[in-house]
Amino acid sequence: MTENGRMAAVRILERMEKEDLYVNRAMDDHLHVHDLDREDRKFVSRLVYGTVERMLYLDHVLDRYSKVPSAKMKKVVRWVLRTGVYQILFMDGIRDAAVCDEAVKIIKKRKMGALAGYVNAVLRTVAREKDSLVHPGTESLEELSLAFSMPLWLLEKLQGQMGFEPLKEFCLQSLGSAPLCVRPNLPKVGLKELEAALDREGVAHRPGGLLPYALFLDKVEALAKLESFRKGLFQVQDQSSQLVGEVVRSLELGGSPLVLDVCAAPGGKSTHVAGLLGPSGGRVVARDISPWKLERIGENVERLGHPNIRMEEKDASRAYGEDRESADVVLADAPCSGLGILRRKPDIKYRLTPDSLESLGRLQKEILEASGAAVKPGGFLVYSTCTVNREENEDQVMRFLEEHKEFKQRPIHLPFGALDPFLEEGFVKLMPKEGGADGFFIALLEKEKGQRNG
Ligand SMILES: C[S@@+](CC[C@H](N)C(=O)[O-])C[C@H]1O[C@@H](n2cnc3c(N)ncnc32)[C@H](O)[C@@H]1O
Repeated sequence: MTENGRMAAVRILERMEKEDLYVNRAMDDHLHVHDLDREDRKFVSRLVYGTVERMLYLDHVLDRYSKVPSAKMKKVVRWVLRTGVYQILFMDGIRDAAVCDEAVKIIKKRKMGALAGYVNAVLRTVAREKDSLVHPGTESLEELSLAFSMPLWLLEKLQGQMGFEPLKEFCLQSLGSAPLCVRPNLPKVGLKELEAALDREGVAHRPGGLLPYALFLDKVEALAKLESFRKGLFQVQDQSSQLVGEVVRSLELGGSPLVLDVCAAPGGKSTHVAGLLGPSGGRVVARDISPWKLERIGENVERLGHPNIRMEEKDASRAYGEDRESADVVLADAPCSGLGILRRKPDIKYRLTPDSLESLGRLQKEILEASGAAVKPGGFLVYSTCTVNREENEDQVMRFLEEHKEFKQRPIHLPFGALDPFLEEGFVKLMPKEGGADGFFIALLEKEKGQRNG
């Protein structure tokens, strides 16, 4: 592998840390500006995501073999060493000597030649000792923390909610890459036509497994270059998130319903629901608090072509007078800790803190309050998150029901047998699955007819 790829990985990780960017954002920005060839792109992506995913363990190894503790290292040196150790311990088909040589070259290029001997010595020791490196076990929370690079406080919290064995499975399934999942843009195109279009473009695809029309695409390099994408034949959306659209469909809303999606960007669920309703079957109002994220909805709506979606920049935690009891369905796809999508955003686990979880909880509560007020009597509130944290899911919903007697939980029934194992206590609850869907939660609440809220 070329030095270019390794240098690129170090630059992306440095920028992520310096500018406090999500790893996927730092990665996308870099690839937008630097034209890496296909092989380099694959290598850089694996190295960047893998290094972040395993960061706590990599630092543990560094602390064992370096005289300078990882916490005290210069940032760039730490990224060079972390990426080096990741390649030595977790990537096949790369010669350890090449890893050490290339790391030294990067250090020299970054005008830190005085540290070249030190970097070389640490990496060569790791390479020499790697077979005798004791891999952490998975029998205690401390071991899980090292084995899966998960902060201990988070594991303690989750163990209290789900128990040790399910937690271990969750950690295991949260590693690696998540498949690229898409759905046909109904009613513009059906599954068969989409499959035929992908075949013509040479894009390998296979069934997603949970929903009859969800497809996994394999080895797509540049999505935006595909004609089928540009023509709006499909939308990228994980199957777990597609289930929200199916929950809305299961309500069999008659007439011309209004669906209010209060946290809508980039528009995955709004566009799905708009397609399921059809152009003359109802309207979707897609809102978000972030103007630049609203632009993402706009791009998707334009590409997919949904005349029945209107966009609005609004705060979902505020109850607007004009919204009161106006919507047949309110979708509250709340901002959350994202623990169900660690494979896509592995840095989430290091960003979360007990305080940030608490403030997310407050925001979710406010969003539920305002969303509930906007539901018509006899209408529905769909609350969803992409996390597995009970406090943001069941606990939020149960507290809302306790405080709002005009709402009742309505058990979710979907016509797809593959989903039965994920329906628990009437909720949809998915854990992330290797080669499969993201972790996700959906609750469906119904407002009594003729009751007025608050
Ligand atoms: C989980 S994402 C929504 C994903 C979207 N429903 C989809 O399927 O594509 C949560 C969204 O909530 C937005 N958000 C955060 N706080 C908000 C608030 N107070 N009001 C409205 N939107 C908010 C974020 O900008 C983000 O786009």
